[in-house]
Amino acid sequence: MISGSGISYAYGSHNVLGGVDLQARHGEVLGLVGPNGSGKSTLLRIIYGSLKPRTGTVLLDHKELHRLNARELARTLSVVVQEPPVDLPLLVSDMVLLGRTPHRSGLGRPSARDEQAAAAALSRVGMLDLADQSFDQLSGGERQRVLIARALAQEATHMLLDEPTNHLDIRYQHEILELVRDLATNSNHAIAVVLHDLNLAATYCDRLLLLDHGRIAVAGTPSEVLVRENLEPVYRIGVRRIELDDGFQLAFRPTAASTVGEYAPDRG
Ligand SMILES: Nc1ncnc2c1ncn2[C@@H]1O[C@H](COP(=O)(O)OP(=O)(O)OP(=O)(O)O)[C@@H](O)[C@H]1O
Repeated sequence: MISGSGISYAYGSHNVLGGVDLQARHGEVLGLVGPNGSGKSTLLRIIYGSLKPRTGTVLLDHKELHRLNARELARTLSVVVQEPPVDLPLLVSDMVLLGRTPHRSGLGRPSARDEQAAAAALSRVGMLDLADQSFDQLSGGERQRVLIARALAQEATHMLLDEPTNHLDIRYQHEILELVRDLATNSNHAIAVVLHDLNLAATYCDRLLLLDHGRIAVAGTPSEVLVRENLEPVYRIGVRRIELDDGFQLAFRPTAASTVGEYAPDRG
């Protein structure tokens, strides 16, 4: 389980998180949603230990994050975040093999097991054919899929993803989130994912935290959180929810702040 309680953070004097609690249980995908600057990425950085919270604690399966050494942490938690370009001329296969580092004993050749895990991960994201290509010559979406493959090769039981569908075409947005869903449902992973697309969040997450100015505005199931009354004050945009046989979809209409609330189904 990924668990955070009372997490606060400030960049200098700029408070960006104030007392946030979260839990992603095994078998569950927790979605973090909210407007630009609401603190989603900062919260993820705290959960994977890249930032130290001002207050609060993070637990992974009841162990305090800061008590895990680097290898234990890497075996427990994989992270997919937007990364600056790498300067090293790495092949795609080498990039994915980096995910095996916490399972390897030294700098020697990767084992057959490592190679197998890396190839299986590349295959799962549809990138096996490009294994011998240079990573820095890939498109944005291809890189994203390779970084997800690297996280899969890590074989950790907990996963954090920051906007994993960024750069992906519509097919891969769904394929990658299907894969994330499958890791939770069938491999019992505990997963937290930042998503901007609320319709994807509705489709693939079990529970959502809607962040607003560093605080949780609403928490609950997608059906509970993604309602007009919650979304319009936070995003300042007209929202219409369309019920479908197997769920719902949201439609949005930019609107003057004064008219937010008027985009109701009965009013068009
Ligand atoms: N390194 C930093 N130094 C100073 N302020 C920062 C830094 N990183 C983020 N911030 C500020 O902290 C606030 C929260 O940023 P954060 O990136 O966590 O938001 P977010 O919800 O992930 O946003 P987005 O949806 O735009 O990615 C913003 O006001 C941002 O300007």
